[in-house]
Amino acid sequence: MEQGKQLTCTLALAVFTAVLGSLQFGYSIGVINAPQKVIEKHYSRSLGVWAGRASAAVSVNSTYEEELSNEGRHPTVVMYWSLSVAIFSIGGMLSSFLVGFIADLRGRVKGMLMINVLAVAAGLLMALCRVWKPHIMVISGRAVMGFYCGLTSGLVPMYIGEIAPKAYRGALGALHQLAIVIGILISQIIGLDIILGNDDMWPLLLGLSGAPAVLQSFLLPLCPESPRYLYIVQGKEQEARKSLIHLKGAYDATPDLEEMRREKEKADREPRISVLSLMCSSVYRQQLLVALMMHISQQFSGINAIFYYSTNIFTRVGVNQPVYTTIGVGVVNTIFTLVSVGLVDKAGRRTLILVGLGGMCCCAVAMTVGIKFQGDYPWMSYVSMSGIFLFVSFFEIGPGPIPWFIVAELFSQGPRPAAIALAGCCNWTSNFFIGMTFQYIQYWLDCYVFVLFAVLLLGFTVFTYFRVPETKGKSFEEIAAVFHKGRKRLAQSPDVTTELEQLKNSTDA
Ligand SMILES: OC[C@H]1O[C@](O)(CO)[C@@H](O)[C@@H]1O
Repeated sequence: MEQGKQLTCTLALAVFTAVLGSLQFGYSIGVINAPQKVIEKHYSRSLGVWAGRASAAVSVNSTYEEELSNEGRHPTVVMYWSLSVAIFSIGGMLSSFLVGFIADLRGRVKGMLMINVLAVAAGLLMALCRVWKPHIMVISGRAVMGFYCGLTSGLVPMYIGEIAPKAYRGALGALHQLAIVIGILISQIIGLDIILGNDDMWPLLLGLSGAPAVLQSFLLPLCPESPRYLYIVQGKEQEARKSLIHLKGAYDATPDLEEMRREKEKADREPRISVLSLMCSSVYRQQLLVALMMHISQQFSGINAIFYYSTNIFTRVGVNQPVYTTIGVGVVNTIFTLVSVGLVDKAGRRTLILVGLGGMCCCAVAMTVGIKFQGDYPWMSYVSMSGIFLFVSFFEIGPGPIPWFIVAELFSQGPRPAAIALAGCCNWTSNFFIGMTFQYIQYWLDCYVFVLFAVLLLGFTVFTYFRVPETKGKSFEEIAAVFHKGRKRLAQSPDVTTELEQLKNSTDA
């Protein structure tokens, strides 16, 4: 293997350590699914409202409240439950704006280290939830954990993107998603009632979300700082060289440093751009549109409708042991993310996203047909089940992992932190929206709920086909040039020149 392109132990350690943050993100997404009934029961007790008591048969024209009552769920408990699920995303929405600030404050490594305080605090709040009102403790813990995950979901891809050799940038970048899905799977397994998802142990189950932060805090001091941060942001060339050699083994770092020097020159000419100026700028409009659409399509594909509410969905589809089927989804999810890690630097980002979104669209249609006709033809429940499994597989082929690292690829050093912050916020906002509304949408649209996602997915596929360029194997400079081509003509116009000047004068985010 060419010198400087090999995967060294230090690089492996750095990536492994970073993605421990992503593991917590995934764990926190999945942990809330399986023990829903157990936790709701404790909420009911603490709130002093009924639970687990089914009312008499409910008519076809029953109201939403009557349906809940039939399931033994009090509307107040449902409200607190929905909030416990969704507050996580509110935390993420708020903190994702701070990613650029934390990343540049003391560097990527120290940034990841500092924020671990949040993960540990969140874990403790949830583990000790019996001490006070469980619903308040859990909601607070989930909010803090969401805040932590909003930061980690920006810092981890940024750090990995900056330390990865160009040839493996996609595969290493996709490890962020791989760790997320492994986190989801672990939480699904230990969330089984025979392990921790029961009356006695559920606080520990929730509290464990903070555990990887402890391990990560021991390992981070062994990880080299990002050479790009050292050179481009701090201007420390010698330290950047040391970090490169540490990460890539003994090799001639001059070409890498030369590339960074050019990037630094460019970054110095276009000082860091604030979130606000990036939003208002026509100079970066195309890149920003692509970056945001990738994150919107990841969330509005409906993936979290499955992950947050799969137990519920499987019950509707007629599965007897929905919790085990949910674990099956977690396994398939992990396998296909691994497939994506293997493919992304060969097949390319664009192709995998197109295949993924298109495939998900077809699966959403299949799921709808299956759910609609399962009463008439029992075998239709197999159609819905296969639809769900394939839906998740297509998601992990492209729309799951790629948006996280492609944003760092689409922008040069100047606007990169602001772009990552905006894209992250967009992801979290969409995630919140789905988490908060899916139960209600499902109630209103009933068996047609996935038609909504099919239509959206079709739109996202068309958008990707026309607007998303391939970034595989290109340097950050070459990628920026793809977008610049279309702008060259515009750049000569006086309006754009003035805007570039204004951007230079804008303050940091
Ligand atoms: O694997 C599915 C999970 O992946 C994410 O989209 C993050 O990339 C989560 O929002 C989702 O729950």
